[in-house]
Amino acid sequence: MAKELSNGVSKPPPTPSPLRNSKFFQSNMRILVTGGAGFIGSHLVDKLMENEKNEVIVADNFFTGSKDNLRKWIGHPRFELIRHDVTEPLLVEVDQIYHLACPASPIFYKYNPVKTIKTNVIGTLNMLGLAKRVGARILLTSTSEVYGDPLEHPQKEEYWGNVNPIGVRSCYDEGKRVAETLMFDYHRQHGIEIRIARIFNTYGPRMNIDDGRVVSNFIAQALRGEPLTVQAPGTQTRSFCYVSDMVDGLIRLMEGDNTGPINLGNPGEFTMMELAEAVKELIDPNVPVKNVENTPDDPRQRKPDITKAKELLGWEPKITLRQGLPLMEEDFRQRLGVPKKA
Ligand SMILES: NC(=O)c1ccc[n+]([C@@H]2O[C@H](COP(=O)([O-])OP(=O)(O)OC[C@H]3O[C@@H](n4cnc5c(N)ncnc54)[C@H](O)[C@@H]3O)[C@@H](O)[C@H]2O)c1
Ligand SMILES: O=C(O)[C@H]1O[C@H](OP(=O)(O)OP(=O)(O)OC[C@H]2O[C@@H](n3ccc(=O)[nH]c3=O)[C@H](O)[C@@H]2O)[C@H](O)[C@@H](O)[C@@H]1O
Repeated sequence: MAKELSNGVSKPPPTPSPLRNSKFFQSNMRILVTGGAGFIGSHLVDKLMENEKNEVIVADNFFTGSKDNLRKWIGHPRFELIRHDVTEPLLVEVDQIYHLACPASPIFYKYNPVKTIKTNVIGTLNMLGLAKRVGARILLTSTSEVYGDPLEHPQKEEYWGNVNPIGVRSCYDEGKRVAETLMFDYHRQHGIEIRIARIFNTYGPRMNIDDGRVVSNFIAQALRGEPLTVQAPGTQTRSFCYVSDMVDGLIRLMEGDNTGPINLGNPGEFTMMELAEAVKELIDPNVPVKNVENTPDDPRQRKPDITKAKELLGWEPKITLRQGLPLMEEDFRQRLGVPKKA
């Protein structure tokens, strides 16, 4: 309706932007992804952006992530990228928060352990404060590392873990345990809608070439013709989940009715020697394996019990390690400039 000004002249209503009727402005869900420039975060953003009703805001300090991972969305009307460190407060009006910001590879999270703790504790507090202020639902990407060097196998969500509180990994695993505690305290005390995913080792295209995690290390080493560095004893196990399965699980958890914590991972379990053999077989059977020293507190075994994810989210991974490794090989070949021999 026209508004009457003090001089008696009627002012016409503001002309709506010509973009107002564009499909881009019919968004009904504004979503913040912290750590969205990283490996899992950027795949999650790709999936969220497929839905034309979503507007996505990424907040990232680019410690381990990069703008390159999001280059196809930069400039898109439903996408915004903010250089922001989650240890500082952030105010944005959003409906959902996927809180991923945290270095995930042991070499990066141990590089500045105090900063890792601050990211997990102060960063999560800040995001919970934001969720409380704007009434958003918040999902935390916790980790299987909350089980430490587990004495129960496979790991169920009810297991409280076996974690060294003063070790070199504690900034990460204890940091995530406090982050989980904060999530539940905000939920109980302030009624915040929370979701907690306990992610088990996830791999796929777009991992940093020099990320330091085992799958990316072995693939890059095999393509460069360098020995695969198996850390002692080599019999330790991990269960590897392909990134598209992980993203599917995270979205189901966010959209569903369960707070969690819920394990998300692929129960297929491999020793590091078996993984090295699988990579050799795929890329170069002649590449040698080199046994190297391990780092302190490395968990000896890890395998998710995903009964809850199956029952509550109707989720289970679809891509086996043998199917996922070649997809990652292809991406690493492109980025390293090593074409496949005919
Ligand atoms: N990939 C896995 O196997 C795995 C397993 C368990 C849990 N997780 C969790 O999933 C999340 C994503 O892991 P990823 O593998 O994609 O790692 P990643 O290192 O590729 O991504 C982390 C992102 O967070 C950003 N970041 C770090 N500190 C920040 C800060 N203080 N403020 C703002 N941004 C910050 C980084 O720049 C990066 O973009 C992490 O929370 C990690 O703990 C991952
Ligand atoms: O899934 C999880 O919860 C956690 O898993 C990983 O931690 P980690 O299992 O230690 O991952 P890697 O660094 O990839 O190591 C896996 C195993 O491979 C071994 N390794 C690693 C690198 C290498 O070159 N060679 C090698 O044998 C390590 O000793 C370890 O036993 C991730 O880095 C964490 O972010 C994540 O939270």
